[in-house]
Amino acid sequence: MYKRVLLKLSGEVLSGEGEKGFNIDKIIYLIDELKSVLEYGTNIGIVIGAGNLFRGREMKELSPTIADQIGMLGTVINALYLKDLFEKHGLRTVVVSQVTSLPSIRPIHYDDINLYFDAGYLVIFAGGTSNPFFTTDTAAALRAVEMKADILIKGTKVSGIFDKDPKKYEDAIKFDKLTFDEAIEKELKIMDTEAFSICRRYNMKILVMDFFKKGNLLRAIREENVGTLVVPK
Ligand SMILES: Nc1ncnc2c1ncn2[C@@H]1O[C@H](COP(=O)(O)OP(=O)(O)O)[C@@H](O)[C@H]1O
Ligand SMILES: O=c1ccn([C@@H]2O[C@H](COP(=O)(O)OP(=O)(O)O)[C@@H](O)[C@H]2O)c(=O)[nH]1
Repeated sequence: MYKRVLLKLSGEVLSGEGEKGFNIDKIIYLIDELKSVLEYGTNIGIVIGAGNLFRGREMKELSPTIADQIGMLGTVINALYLKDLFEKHGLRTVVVSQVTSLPSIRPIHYDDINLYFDAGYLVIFAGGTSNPFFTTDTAAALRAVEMKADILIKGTKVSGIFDKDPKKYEDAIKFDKLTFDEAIEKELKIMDTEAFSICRRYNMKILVMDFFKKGNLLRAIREENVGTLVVPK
């Protein structure tokens, strides 16, 4: 069973696939999934996306740097929204970020992150990498390495990594396991090359799995066969 996990969640986990904003039923679902693993004492850090609010690349009327800053602020909005609802449902949560100074957000300090985990807090990393031109997948890779996670789990709307986008091609074939070299060479667009390459450099395993299937998070953390695992060799 994994003891320390970085969970990357697409913004659409908060809204529902193809939807915008927040869907409270989806958030209650997320809370239940998290509770089922927290009772085993697993430390969980979350990197949240912002696809339910803003994606830089979708705001074509704006300059890319401004659009991406708005996207990063979207992750901060999501983090604060989650923190409040998590706490109302009994999950102690701290939001850390370097991109903005607000009374409910703390700066990222490695020593403090260990203290938060030791005290049983969930840690939400908001603000992506703090830089435009990146995505929250790359932020997840960085934070997973920084927090010395056992694994980076990407919870998304597809059941794993396929040889091509399964939302576009019905005959796409799922991989059970891949190496980082294969994932990068095959240009499988489930995650950015930057994210794969950081994980390859620091031997950070990645699991991509369907977050909308009930019980999958616990199965993943128990190291059961779910989704697609990306490993060094
Ligand atoms: N080779 C692939 N295997 C699995 N999913 C893929 C692949 N290529 C592209 N995708 C797409 O990646 C998306 C998942 O990435 P995610 O970051 O959660 O969503 P988004 O980038 O839409 O916010 C899925 O919608 C899926 O259609
Ligand atoms: O390090 C980062 C992370 C995110 N973003 C911006 O924030 C948006 C939301 O992140 P992402 O697309 O990764 O969210 P997801 O698709 O996972 O919900 C991106 O489109 C970018 O515009 C950015 O500029 N730098």
